[in-house]
Amino acid sequence: MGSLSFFKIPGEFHRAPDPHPWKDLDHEVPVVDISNLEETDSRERALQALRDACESWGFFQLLGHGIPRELSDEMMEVAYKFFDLPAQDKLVYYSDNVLDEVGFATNFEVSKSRRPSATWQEFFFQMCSPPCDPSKLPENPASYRNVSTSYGAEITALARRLLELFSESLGLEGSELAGRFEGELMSMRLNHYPPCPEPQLTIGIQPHSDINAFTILQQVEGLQVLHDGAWVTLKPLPGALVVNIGDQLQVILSNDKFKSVEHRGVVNAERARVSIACFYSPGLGARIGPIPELVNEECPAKFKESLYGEYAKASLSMELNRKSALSTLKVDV
Ligand SMILES: O=C(O)CCC(=O)C(=O)O
Ligand SMILES: [Fe+2]
Repeated sequence: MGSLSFFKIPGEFHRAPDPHPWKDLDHEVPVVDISNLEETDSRERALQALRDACESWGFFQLLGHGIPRELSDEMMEVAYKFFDLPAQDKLVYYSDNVLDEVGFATNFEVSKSRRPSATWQEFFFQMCSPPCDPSKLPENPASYRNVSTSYGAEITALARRLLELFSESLGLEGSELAGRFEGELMSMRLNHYPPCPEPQLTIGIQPHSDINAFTILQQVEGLQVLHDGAWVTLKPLPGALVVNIGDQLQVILSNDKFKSVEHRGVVNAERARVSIACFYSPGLGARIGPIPELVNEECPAKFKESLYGEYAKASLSMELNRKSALSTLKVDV
């Protein structure tokens, strides 16, 4: 802990009390391996594992995803190097609108009263699909532009494969979803959580569900998932990516079968933590609502139709708080 333990963090960083206990040991987040989908048996097994994971946890660790390990490692490395730059070099990219092509921010939600307390975090974001203008990306570290552009393209290709598998795992045609993702968007957010002298008093990112369709995350330990009423710390497997269901897959694809689950990021006193979250969603003009094939008398539509852009703007203007945005689309019963 070193000299950090002498410092106290300012009161605005103190997080609100949380009713859920931590459970580090009892639960394992599911693992899904998609390395061998050509063989019928292993495809069936993978699809079943995928469906079970999406219905019960809303989170899984993905193996056999095909993203080269060196590229993932390089992406992490350029992210750490960027966050190591002096504040004035990062603030050149400052933006308070996460729908911008590129931006850097730290606690801007506090100033907009979107959060009850400040979070122990700064972040950089960029569009990967459609790709942002590379000249808007950091020049330092020198390989940032190339590495982040390649990583974004690989992750977008993986997202399209996953979309097919999600569709099949629900008994639909693999291509069923692609048509609903007109104008697809992939944005990448690098989260940086510096070491904190009083980690238990604050939070890196507040409990929330992701508003997009699904998220592909590379991270070191610190992510917690709400499962059976407790916060479960996800222990990353070597080479695995974490995938989580967002609000759009809960609503659009599955009429509430898949779960967009709350998660949060905790901080620690020893070392800086970085996570790389890639958010896949339909275009802002896409119509969202339960897929007709999954609506019937036994399972009536549980959500109203909307446009993704309307949903995104409404959610971003409310406090980042648990699943408050999704409840606005719930059909009253
Ligand atoms: O830092 C993490 O592991 C999670 C980040 C996250 O949930 C997000 O950016 O939406
Ligand atoms: Fe998230």
